[in-house]
Amino acid sequence: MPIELSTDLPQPLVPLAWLIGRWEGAGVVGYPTIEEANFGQEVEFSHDGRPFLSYTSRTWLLDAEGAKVRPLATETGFWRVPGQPGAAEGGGTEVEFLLAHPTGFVEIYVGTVNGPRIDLITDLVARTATAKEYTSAKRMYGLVESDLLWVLDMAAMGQPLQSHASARLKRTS
Ligand code: HEM
Repeated sequence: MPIELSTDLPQPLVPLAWLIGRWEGAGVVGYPTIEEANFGQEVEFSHDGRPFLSYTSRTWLLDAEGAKVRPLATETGFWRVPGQPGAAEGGGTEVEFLLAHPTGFVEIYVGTVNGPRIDLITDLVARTATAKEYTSAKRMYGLVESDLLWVLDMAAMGQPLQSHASARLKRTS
């Protein structure tokens, strides 16, 4: 008998269902220590029937005409729902987001999904001996007019927590 693989959405993931799929769009990156730039981004959230989402993001520097110049930040990780959907304060759902970066960081975010909005803060950041000084971050993801908007504030290079990147993405599947 072949093993039947279920790809039904596990019940704990229902509050995150709106993320699932592929997204593509553009954003802006900046920080007091770097030059502002425009980037393109492709993001995928997927699941295989188990109660977590897999996540990947790739970005590219864009020139003034919007053409890809070279790869920028890429990150990959997993979204988990540790508790009962709707059990967090205000009827939200607790989420955990584990993330790895080729720039020498791994991080764990904790936060809440409330309808079309997710708020996250870093609970833990670790970095390799050669990575830049990055200590904490805050992220927000939101579904706005069917687009995925996200913003990232970070504390790094001796600077207080402040905006580093944001983007607006359209669903491609
Ligand atoms: C879409 C997301 C992101 C984009 C497009 C992006 C892009 C950039 C660019 C272009 C720079 C300046 C040049 C360079 O060092 O490569 C930079 C610097 C930096 N980024 Fe990001 N980044 C993103 C996300 C992140 C995340 C998630 C973190 C932390 C985990 C991070 C941490 C840093 C740090 C620490 C610097 C160094 C700043 C400095 O050297 O003064 N970035 N980023």
